Amino acid sequence: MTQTPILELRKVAKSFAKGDDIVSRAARKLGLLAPNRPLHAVQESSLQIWSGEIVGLVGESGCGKSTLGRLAAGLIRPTCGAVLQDGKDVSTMTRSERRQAKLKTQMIFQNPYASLNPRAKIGQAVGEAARFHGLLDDGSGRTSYEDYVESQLARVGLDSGYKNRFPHQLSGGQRQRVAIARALAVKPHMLICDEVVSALDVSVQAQILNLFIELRDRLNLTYLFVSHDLHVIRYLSDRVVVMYLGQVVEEAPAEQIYRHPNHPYTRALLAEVPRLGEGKSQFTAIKGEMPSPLDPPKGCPFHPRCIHATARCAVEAPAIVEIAPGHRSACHLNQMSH
Ligand SMILES: Nc1ncnc2c1ncn2[C@@H]1O[C@H](COP(=O)(O)OP(=O)(O)OP(=O)(O)O)[C@@H](O)[C@H]1O
Repeated sequence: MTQTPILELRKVAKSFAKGDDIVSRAARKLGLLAPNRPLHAVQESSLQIWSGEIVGLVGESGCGKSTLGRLAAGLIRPTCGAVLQDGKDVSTMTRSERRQAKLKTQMIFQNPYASLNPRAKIGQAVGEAARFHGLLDDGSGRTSYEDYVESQLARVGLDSGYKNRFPHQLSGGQRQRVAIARALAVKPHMLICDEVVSALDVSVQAQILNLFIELRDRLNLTYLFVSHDLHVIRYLSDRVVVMYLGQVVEEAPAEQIYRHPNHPYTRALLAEVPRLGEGKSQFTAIKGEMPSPLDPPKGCPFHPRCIHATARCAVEAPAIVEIAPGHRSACHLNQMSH
């Protein structure tokens, strides 16, 4: 493990202005609409990712996983806090440094069909960005565009014939392989994968997950793997980060979190996971609803749904603290038991 994390989010927060379009603004001026309130998608969260790790990010729908992923990928800027790549604050980088930083961290999404141009052949989709950035060299001395595209496709298990096909001629799994090839074509160090197997059949999911593991080993990649599926996260991750209502509430090495979950939210989440073969592999919602990020509760974000909540939990937000080596949790109960 190197001294400096490959990626660090330092107390980042991201708020979105709801209804910031021209009609809403006019309606608000006329008093026809309530004042604009920010939606707190991510609240003061920190995360360090070390080279070669696979970090799984889990939590219920709407807890801010994708927003944290997009912040990490540099696709959106934090409202406050800092994003550091190899120890350097992205906001203080020069334009060319920032371009390099963006190339180093690539993001892959759930639906590759939406991010592939339906009129562009696969070969173009895979090689275009690499050609633009002058990266057409796979280390073998072959630098032709065709060769480069073919070697990128071969890496994800697609033969050269695919380069002349269009996205609609491919299956979901093949399209996801293309999305992986396209991301890797610009030689990133890190991939941020947002629900990348959620839309695939279970058998195809396993193939794609194994491909990710193989590529990590072969190319010494680092992953931030965002998923609501705890089976996927367990299968893949070295370390797991749990988010609730815009905040990181627990993080630990994967086996530690699955065997000894600490935070009441993590425990509830794991208790709800149906075992494989017993139906859906996704968890259902925990009792009660997650509060709105437009109006997050005071104190611990989980206290309105927590069976262990005390009066303190309703007024004071617990800090995330180390409770065992590499295991951090944000719960007042830990301080009481010490
Ligand atoms: N561009 C945006 N504008 C306004 N609100 C947004 C935007 N992006 C996300 N949000 C809101 O931020 C909150 C967190 O969303 P986010 O997509 O990060 O959560 P998530 O955990 O990834 O959920 P899901 O798995 O359902 O995508 C949600 O309430 C969402 O509606």
